[in-house]
Amino acid sequence: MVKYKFFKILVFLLVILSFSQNIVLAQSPPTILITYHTQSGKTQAMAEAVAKGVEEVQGVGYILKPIAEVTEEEILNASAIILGSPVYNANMAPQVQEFINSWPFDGRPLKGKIGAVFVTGGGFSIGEEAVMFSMIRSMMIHGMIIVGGEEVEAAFGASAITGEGDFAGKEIDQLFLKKAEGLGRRVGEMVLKNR
Ligand SMILES: Cc1cc2nc3c(=O)[nH]c(=O)nc-3n(C[C@H](O)[C@H](O)[C@H](O)COP(=O)(O)O)c2cc1C
Repeated sequence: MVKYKFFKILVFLLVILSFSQNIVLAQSPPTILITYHTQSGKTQAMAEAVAKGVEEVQGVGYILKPIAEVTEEEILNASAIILGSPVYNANMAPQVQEFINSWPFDGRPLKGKIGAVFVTGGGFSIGEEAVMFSMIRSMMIHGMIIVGGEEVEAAFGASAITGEGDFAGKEIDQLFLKKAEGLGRRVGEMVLKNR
């Protein structure tokens, strides 16, 4: 009799436990890691616009932070990584390269995650596209699925010019922020499709 009661309590506890786990699972949306390096704030402004785009997609969460603060757990738990860099002498910032080099590779745990990029460069066609492809290439080494922006003007990701002509000495132009928002929105949508 005592054994039977104990068994009933055990079953009851197991049911409660599985219910609460399901609730936790159902409540945790896929997370997009939006991360960047910045020296003078331009790439951060683009990252914030990317986050704005992600916010428009229901059922997706995000983490927005500089690469220096990202943990390995955040990389592994993310469904997508949207990575931003300024252009330095037609290359990504060395801090971004170091960050990518720190990603876990054994067993290719990043395989199948979505990857996307954004950059800011001082001038037109003096490195921004080369840097986007450099980051995309590294993501592909990890087996990530690359997603570009919404419009053809952001086909490889979102880029902003910050130092040439009318764009010099100002906040980032809306034209570029819109591309970043579109990138965030598209990655959000793709994360839900890729579930
Ligand atoms: C050392 C250095 C090298 C740079 N080289 C380039 C370059 O090759 N091409 C370019 O378009 N911009 C270049 N820039 C400009 C930056 O990419 C641009 O100002 C960028 O928006 C800075 O981003 P941040 O404000 O996020 O630091 C360079 C800037 C620095 C400091």
